[in-house]
Amino acid sequence: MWRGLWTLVSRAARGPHSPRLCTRQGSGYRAPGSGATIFALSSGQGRCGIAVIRTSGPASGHALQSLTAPRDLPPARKACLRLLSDPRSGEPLDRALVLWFPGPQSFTGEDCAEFHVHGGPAVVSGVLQALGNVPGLRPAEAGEFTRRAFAHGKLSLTEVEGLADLIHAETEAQRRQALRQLDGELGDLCRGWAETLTKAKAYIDFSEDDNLEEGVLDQADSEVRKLEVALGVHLRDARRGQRLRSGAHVVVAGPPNAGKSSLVNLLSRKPVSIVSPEPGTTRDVLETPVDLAGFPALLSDTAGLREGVGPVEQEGVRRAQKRLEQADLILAVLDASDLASPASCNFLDTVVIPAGARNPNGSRQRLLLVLNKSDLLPAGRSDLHPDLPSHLLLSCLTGEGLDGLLEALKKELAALCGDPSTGPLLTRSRHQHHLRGCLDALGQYKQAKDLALAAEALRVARGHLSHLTGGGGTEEILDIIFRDFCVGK
Ligand SMILES: Nc1nc2c(ncn2[C@@H]2O[C@H](COP(=O)(O)OP(=O)(O)OP(=O)(O)O)[C@@H](O)[C@H]2O)c(=O)[nH]1
Ligand SMILES: [K+]
Ligand SMILES: [Mg+2]
Repeated sequence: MWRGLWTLVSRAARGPHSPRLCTRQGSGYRAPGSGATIFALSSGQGRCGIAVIRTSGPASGHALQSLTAPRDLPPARKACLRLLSDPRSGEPLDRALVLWFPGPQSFTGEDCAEFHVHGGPAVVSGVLQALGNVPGLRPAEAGEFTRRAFAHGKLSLTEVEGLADLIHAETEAQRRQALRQLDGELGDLCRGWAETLTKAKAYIDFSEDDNLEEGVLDQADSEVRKLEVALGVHLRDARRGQRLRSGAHVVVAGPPNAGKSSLVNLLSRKPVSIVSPEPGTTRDVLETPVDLAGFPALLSDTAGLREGVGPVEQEGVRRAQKRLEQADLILAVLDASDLASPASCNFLDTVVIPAGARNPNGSRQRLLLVLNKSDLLPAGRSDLHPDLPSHLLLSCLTGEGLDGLLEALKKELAALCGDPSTGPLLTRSRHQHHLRGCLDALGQYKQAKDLALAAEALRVARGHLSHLTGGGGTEEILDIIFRDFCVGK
C-alpha cells in the first residue's frame, strides 16, 4: 500500500498533469508583437571600443546572411570575423565579429544573431540602418528581448526581476542579491515549496479515494506545518530584502551646527548640503543615495533640532522630526566640544536615550551616536560626559574616526539589509504579497472541515507560489517589471 502511495505522490509531484510552476517549457505568455524579428544596440549608447547589436526572431539568420553576404551563416555559437556591408548598396560598414545562436539555445529561445562592431557612432548607426532595411526586421522596444526570453521559458518572472535589478545594481551588496535572484534561487525555493504542497495534496487525494488509515493525513499536516515555518522565516526577512534593493533610510540628525551637513558631504563624497558656521543653515530634508560600505542607503540631511526659532526653521524642525520617525537607522550627531549646551542635552534626552529603549514589539530604534569635531577636544580627553551612551568620535574636518564610523555603519546596514550571499531573497512587495496569500490559504487548510475543502486550500496556496515565479502572470505585472528595462535588453 505504501508503495502505491509513493508512486502516486511522486507522479503527482512530477506531472504530467500537475500544473507546472516556473516552466522551462514556456510561460504560456505570448510577448506582444512576438512574430517579428527585432534588433537593437544592446551595449550602452555613445562612443566606445566595441558595440554589440543583436537580433531575435525568425528572420535573424536571413539578416545575418544579408549583412555578411556572400558568406554562409557561421557555425552556431562560434565568433567569426566577417566583413559587414549594407545589403542594399553593397557599401562596406565594418569588419566585425558575428555570432549565430539558432533557437532554442539562445537568450530569448528564438534564432538570434549578434554583431560585435567597432563602437563609433557612424558604424553603429550604419549597421542599425542596414538591419532596418532587411525585410521582417524592426527596432526592439524596451525590455523586448527579456520579454521574449520569459515567453519562451528561458527566464522565470523572479529571474527577470533579478536581471532588472542586476542592470540597475549600484552597490556590491545589491549586485550579489540580484545575481542570486537571476540564478533562480528564489524560483528554486518556490518550486521546492510547491512540491511540498503537491505532496500534501496527493496524500489527501489518495485518502479521499481509498479511505486510508489516519496516519496518511497526519503526513499531509506535517508537510503543511513545515511549509508554514519556512514561509514565516522568509516573510520576516522580506523587509530586509526590499531594503537591500531600494536602500536603507539613514537619517542624520542633531542640534544646530553639530556638523550634520559636513558628515553627509563626507559620506556621500560630494557637496550635497551647504555647510556654514551659522546655526540653522539646513532647513529642508535633503536626500541623497549613497553607497555606504557596500550597502545602498538613502542618506537624509535634516535641520538642526532646536526650539524658539522663526516659522521657516520651525517647519524644517518639524520635517526633521517626521523623517526621524521613518528612519531605519539614525546617525545622531553632537558637537563633542559642546556636549553641555541645552541643545545637546535636549537632543540626548529626546532622541538618543529613547532610541535605546525597547518599543512594544521588543525591538530598538537603530542609532549610532557620533561625537563630531573631536579635533577641538584637548588631546587625550576621554571623560566627555559621565553617562553618555556608547558613541564614536569623529572629525569631519580631519577625517579622523571615519574608518571606525564606516565599520559601524557596515554592521548596522548588514543587520538591516541582510547578508546578500546567504540572506533574504524576497526583494519586492509582490513577493511578500504572494507568500502571505500562500500562508493564508494554509490557514484555511487547517480549518477545513472536509477533505475537498482541504484540497482546495492547498490548490490556492500553490497558485500563489506559481504566481510568484510568473505562472499565469498578468499583463499588468509584466508591464511594471519590463518598464525598468532599457532598449536592447
Ligand atoms: N573644527 C571642526 N569644525 C567642524 C567639523 N565639522 C563641521 N565643522 C564646522 O561646523 C560648522 C557647522 O557645520 P555644518 O555641517 O553646517 O553643521 P550642521 O549640523 O549641518 O548645521 P545646521 O544645518 O545649521 O544645523 C561649520 O563651520 C563646519 O565647518 C569638525 O569636525 N571640526
Ligand atoms: K550650520
Ligand atoms: Mg546642515
